[in-house]
Amino acid sequence: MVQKSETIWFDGKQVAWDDANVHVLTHTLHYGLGVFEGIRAYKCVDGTSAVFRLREHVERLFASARILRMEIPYTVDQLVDAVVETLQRNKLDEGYIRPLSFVGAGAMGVNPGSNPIQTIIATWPWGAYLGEEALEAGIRVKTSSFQRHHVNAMMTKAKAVGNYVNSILAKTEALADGYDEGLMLDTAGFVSEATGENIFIVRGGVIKTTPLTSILDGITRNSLMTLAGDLGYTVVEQQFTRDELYVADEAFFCGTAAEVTPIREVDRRVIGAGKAGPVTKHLQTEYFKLVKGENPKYAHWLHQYSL
Ligand SMILES: Cc1[nH+]cc(COP(=O)(O)O)c(CN[C@@H](CCC(=O)O)C(=O)O)c1O
Repeated sequence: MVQKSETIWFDGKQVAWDDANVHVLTHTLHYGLGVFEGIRAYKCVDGTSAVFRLREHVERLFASARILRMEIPYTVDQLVDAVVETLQRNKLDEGYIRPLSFVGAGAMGVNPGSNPIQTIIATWPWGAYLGEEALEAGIRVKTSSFQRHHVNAMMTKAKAVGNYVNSILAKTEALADGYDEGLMLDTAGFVSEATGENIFIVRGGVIKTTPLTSILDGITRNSLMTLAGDLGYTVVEQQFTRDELYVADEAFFCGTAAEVTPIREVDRRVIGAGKAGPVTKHLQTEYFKLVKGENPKYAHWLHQYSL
């Protein structure tokens, strides 16, 4: 159960958590046209807090809306300020932030027409997405029987509400089969991404990740590619297959919620030594340092605030 905060930003106002409700004929509830973000705020070593790459996340929300032809009636700056205001109002010096823009109630039928575009920003404490020990020991993954969306069926660069039915099918199948996460292949059979994460593999010292085809353009993926390059690693964006993953020295998922989660096994093949490898640990350690303001090289990624 999500841990409640005091208020939720709702169309420009701070509304009590339990009063932040919508009508059951809200269009998005029926037809899935909506866009959202997942963002994290971290306590920093200097005693302040920082939202990680806040502007990039809000810009992606607007990019998702553009893809889906939704007009969010705010500016990027207004929503950036609203996120900080909501964290401060809820006295969260760290936590998870969920902006969502959705099509409100009005006309029914597939055409969203002139139904209002509404926006909320919820914030709450959220620890390790796949469990604390997963960050250390790694997780067990199953290749899903569900493919990731065809790039001309669903718009995968949009973090769209309706895209996540595909993720739910893969996630619940993996859990039912005793795994921690499902990995989806694209419609050509190459590795795509997980239900809420991007994927990296390490082979012969080279770090490889899926190109921006059927996947969400992850901000954590982007950050880790920059970080790994700055640390001297060779990073390539290249299609790879499930059996290249099976013989990888290391593999890990990344995402705002998942952060950097090592993969220890895929389809009952142990990956590398069956635990977080040295490159994964190095990137995970450096990632957690930079999101908490310990690496001044990445200060521009931190939107600082105080309670
Ligand atoms: C499908 C998918 N792929 C990749 C990512 C990584 O993107 P980024 O966070 O920008 O690095 C996410 C984020 N998944 C969000 C939602 C998780 C949820 O269960 O809800 C998240 O990590 O916040 C995805 O949902």
